[in-house]
Amino acid sequence: MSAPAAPTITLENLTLGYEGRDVVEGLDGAVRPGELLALCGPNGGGKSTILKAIAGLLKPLSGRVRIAGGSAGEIAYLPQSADIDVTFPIRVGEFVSLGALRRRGLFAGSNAEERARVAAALEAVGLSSLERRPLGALSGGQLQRALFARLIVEDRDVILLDEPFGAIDRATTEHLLTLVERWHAQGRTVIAALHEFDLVRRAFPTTLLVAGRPIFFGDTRRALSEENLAAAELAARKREAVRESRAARHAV
Ligand SMILES: Nc1ncnc2c1ncn2[C@@H]1O[C@H](COP(=O)(O)OP(=O)(O)OP(=O)(O)O)[C@@H](O)[C@H]1O
Repeated sequence: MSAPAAPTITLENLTLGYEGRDVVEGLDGAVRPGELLALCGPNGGGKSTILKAIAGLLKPLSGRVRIAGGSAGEIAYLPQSADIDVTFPIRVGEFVSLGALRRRGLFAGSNAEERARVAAALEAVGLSSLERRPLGALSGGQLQRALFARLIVEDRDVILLDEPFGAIDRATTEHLLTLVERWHAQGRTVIAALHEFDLVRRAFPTTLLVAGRPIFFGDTRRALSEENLAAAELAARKREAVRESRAARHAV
C-alpha cells in the first residue's frame, strides 16, 4: 500500500439538500488528515447527505466542501448496502478487483501485482474461499466483507463508509472494525455514518452529531452525552414538525 497522505477536509458554512430544499445546514469544521470520525444522529438527520457531499456526489446548496493538501480528491466511498446493485452478474473476486479499476482507470489492465492485491484483500476479509461465487449469492455480512475487500484494493487515503455495520452480526462487525482501525493506524482518514453508539464510543475518537444541523462536533464522549443526544432528538422532531406542516399547507 502507498504511504497515505490524506488531505484536510473543511466544511465551510455548508448547507446541503435536494431540489433546493435544505436537509442539513450550518456545517462548519475541519476533518484533519488521519482522523477517525463518526457521523451520528437520528434517522433523516443528514449523515448520508454529508458523506455524499464530501464524496463530491452532491453539490452544496450553499457553502462548500474544501479538500486540500495530500492526495486531495482521492476518496473511496461505500454507500449503504441497500443502494448497491447485486444483480449484476459478477463473481466475488472480479467485484473486488473493480477497486483497482476505480483507482487506476479502465485500461490499466490486471497484472500479477494487482491479482496478488485482490487475493490479499479477500484473505483480509475472510472471503478467500468464496472468490468464484456470484456476488448475488452472498449473504448480507459476506457482501459487506466483499465491499471492504474492494476498499482495500482501492487503497485511498480518505474512506467514507455509510452504515458499514448495519444488519451484520457481531463477529463480522468486529472483524470489519479491525480493518477500519488498521486504516486509521495507516494514517488514512475514515468517516463513517453509524448508529451503534457503543461501538462509536469504543472505536471513534471524534464524532459529528447531526440532526438537520450540527449538534456537536468533537470528542466522541462529549458528542454522545445524554444532553447532546436529547438535543439531537428534539432538533429532529422540530424539523419533522416543520416538514409536516409545510406538506399540509401544500395539500390544501
Ligand atoms: N435524493 C433525495 N431526494 C430528496 N430528499 C432526500 C434524498 N436523499 C435523502 N433525502 C432526504 O434528506 C434527509 C436526510 O437524509 P439522509 O439520508 O442524509 O439522513 P441520514 O441521517 O443518513 O438518515 P438514516 O439514519 O435514516 O440513514 C431525509 O429527510 C431524506 O428523506
